[in-house]
Amino acid sequence: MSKLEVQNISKQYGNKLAVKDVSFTVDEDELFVLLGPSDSGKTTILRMICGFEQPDNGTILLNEEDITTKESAQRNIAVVFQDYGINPTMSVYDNIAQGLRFRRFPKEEVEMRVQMVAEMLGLREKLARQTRNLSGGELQRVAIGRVMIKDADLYLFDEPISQLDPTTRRRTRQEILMVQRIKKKPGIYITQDHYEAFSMANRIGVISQGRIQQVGTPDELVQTPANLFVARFLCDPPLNTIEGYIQLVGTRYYLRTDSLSFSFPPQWTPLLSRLGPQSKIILGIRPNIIVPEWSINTMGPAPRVMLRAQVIHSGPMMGRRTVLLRASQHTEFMAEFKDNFSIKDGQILTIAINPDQIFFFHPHTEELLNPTAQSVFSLH
Ligand SMILES: Nc1ncnc2c1ncn2[C@@H]1O[C@H](COP(=O)(O)OP(=O)(O)OP(=O)(O)O)[C@@H](O)[C@H]1O
Repeated sequence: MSKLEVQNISKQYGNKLAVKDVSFTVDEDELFVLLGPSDSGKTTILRMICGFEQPDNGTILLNEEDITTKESAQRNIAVVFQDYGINPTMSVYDNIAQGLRFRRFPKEEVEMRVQMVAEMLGLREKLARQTRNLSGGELQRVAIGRVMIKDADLYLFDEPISQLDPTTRRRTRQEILMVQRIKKKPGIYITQDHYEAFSMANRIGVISQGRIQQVGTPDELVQTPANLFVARFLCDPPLNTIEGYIQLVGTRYYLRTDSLSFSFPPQWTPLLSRLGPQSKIILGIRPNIIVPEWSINTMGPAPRVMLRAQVIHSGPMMGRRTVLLRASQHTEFMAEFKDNFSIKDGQILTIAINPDQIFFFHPHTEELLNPTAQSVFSLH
């Protein structure tokens, strides 16, 4: 069974710690997405896996073999890089065939495989063309063809579709998933775009400043982000973050902000007493958990806090509506309503928020504090 195991790898360039103590595994048949902003260390990790860079520390195992110091040519890994790595002086056919010729495959087999890959990628008519005459989308498919033709132990894709238009992106994503299904080998896909990550990944590793922040399925990351960075990075429209204070009244803990106030259920008591009364806490409120007055009945028996807010601005967004609301002099919320009710700037609305769905983060470490992901408030 094919498996990639990356164990505690780090890489420093001068003063810059590009990758810090990164570990993850990718199973056979799994597409693992490394998701993070620019400069977070994604490409450096991939370059260490392919052998173009040596990690300062740590180990890389492929199929249980330690490949950390192995020459890149000795690693059976197929890669699509950001700049495609296509030779512009060669034809589409020769570019796709190159990897097999390099490994001295018989001519007939090369011919058969190139034809098969070209058929799958819709490149049959283009095989004789010089690659310098191709569009961005076609070049991309040639790059995928070059990877697809190989029988590698691992497939790597470094932001392969960032330059393409939305339609070609969708198509190319499907082609990459097809490679993955056919090859049944571990794959790593790098992107900065969380929509892309969610549409492709079995699991995602979110990375920032060279460190893996969290590894999980798309659902796990959205439902239980490990920290404020992950919650923010995956939220669009942006996550509302507001500061609150914990207050102890008798034996009961309360949350107070300048617009919200509610009591914590007993499950929170041990954690809140460790933080201490009067401590700060950061609330993360996703725009889509804010419920407008005309939909509050859809919340059923769920717990809720209600407040009044003024519409500052609203605008349609792909069948939904984003609304900027002012709940107090210092607190504005971005809300996202499903229903396309007419809303006027300046209008006063009642809104409801289910506190079960609010994220609470530590004021210094910014780690998620919620004791369990769901339903602590509803037990209250
Ligand atoms: N060979 C190098 N020499 C010096 N610094 C480097 C080198 N390679 C990468 N870096 C630095 O390491 C950091 C991480 O770079 P890396 O390319 O891995 O990030 P990335 O997440 O892939 O970014 P992007 O999404 O923009 O491609 C950056 O600050 C980069 O400047």
